[in-house]
Amino acid sequence: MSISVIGAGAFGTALAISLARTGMAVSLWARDPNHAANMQNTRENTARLPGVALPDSITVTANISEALADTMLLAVPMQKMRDLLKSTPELNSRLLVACCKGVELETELGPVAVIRDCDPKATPAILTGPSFAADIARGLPTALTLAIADDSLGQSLQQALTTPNLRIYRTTDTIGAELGGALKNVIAIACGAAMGAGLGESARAALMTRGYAEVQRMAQALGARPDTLAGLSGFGDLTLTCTSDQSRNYRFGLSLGRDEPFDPQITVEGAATARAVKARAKHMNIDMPITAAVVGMIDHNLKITQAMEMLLSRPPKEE
Ligand SMILES: NC(=O)C1=CN([C@@H]2O[C@H](COP(=O)(O)OP(=O)(O)OC[C@H]3O[C@@H](n4cnc5c(N)ncnc54)[C@H](OP(=O)(O)O)[C@@H]3O)[C@@H](O)[C@H]2O)C=CC1
Ligand SMILES: O=C(CO)COP(=O)(O)O
Repeated sequence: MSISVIGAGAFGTALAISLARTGMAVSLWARDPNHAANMQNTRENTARLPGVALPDSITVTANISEALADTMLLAVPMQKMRDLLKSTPELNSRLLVACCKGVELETELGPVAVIRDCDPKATPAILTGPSFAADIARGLPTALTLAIADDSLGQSLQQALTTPNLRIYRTTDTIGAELGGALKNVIAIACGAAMGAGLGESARAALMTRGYAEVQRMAQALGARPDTLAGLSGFGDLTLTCTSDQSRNYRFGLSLGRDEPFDPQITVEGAATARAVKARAKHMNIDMPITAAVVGMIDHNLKITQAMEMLLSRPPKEE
């Protein structure tokens, strides 16, 4: 099975490095020809993943026809996925593996549904779970979830993506996998804000746990399986992202809690996703107070201390 990676950001580059270390020839597509040429010549992604050498078996190109393969890993931010699919018809009718985490703002759809919407002939899948690009690129041990509806195709893809340091688990529950990965970013922003404002680790544990309850409510209402949410793509990634300042979502939260500016060029998937999920929860009449508080902090200048007061003053309920 030939595999190429579309999107030369931190995660796409890390996935290409991981696959290439097994000796596989991998094409890595960057939309910007200068960025592609620079990476191809210097053998490093200095902009997004500095300090890790690209193995010789990676070819970086801005020419999509040089990057076509049986399986295409789409590693662009969630809110850019539709642009990518619309502007790159060469990707049509292929096995497309979303490597992003989020919910599209305009449509309230996740990555698998966006692929289906843009390209009904594609076979969509998602690769998600707890992993920082830098860890994968350094060859540190990592485990991810691959979700795809067709389990026999899933088994081949699982084998193809597995490396000595990257263990891939498989599920057919694409809804659970994509929602776990999308929603944990929203909760990580809340946790970062609490820690940034000095509210303490007990407050963070409460936000993580009640945030996980929100993930379960929304995801199960949409058909996700509880065991998927308890796995790498849900609980696993929630734990990583809410506790590590390697996470951009968590760091964005820290800056909200500290009332400090945050570089708008940095990819923070949880911000747009919080807005999309809040809107979807409203349509579906699902209670998601932490998600609503995150939107309040991002869009309405609500302080985390005020958000906490609102959360704590809600009527008592059963856990
Ligand atoms: N970084 C990480 O540790 C991890 C990230 N992820 C997920 O991976 C996804 C991508 O994140 P990450 O790689 O970190 O993001 P980065 O910000 O590092 O890179 C984003 C990349 O997407 C490219 N891009 C943006 N818009 C388009 C477009 N319309 N067409 C083609 N390419 C485009 C950018 O190109 P350009 O440089 O030209 O702007 C850039 O190369 C996110 O959903 C994230 O949640 C998942 C696990 C780990
Ligand atoms: O998804 C990630 C870890 O699994 C990366 O998190 P950030 O996008 O918050 O950096």
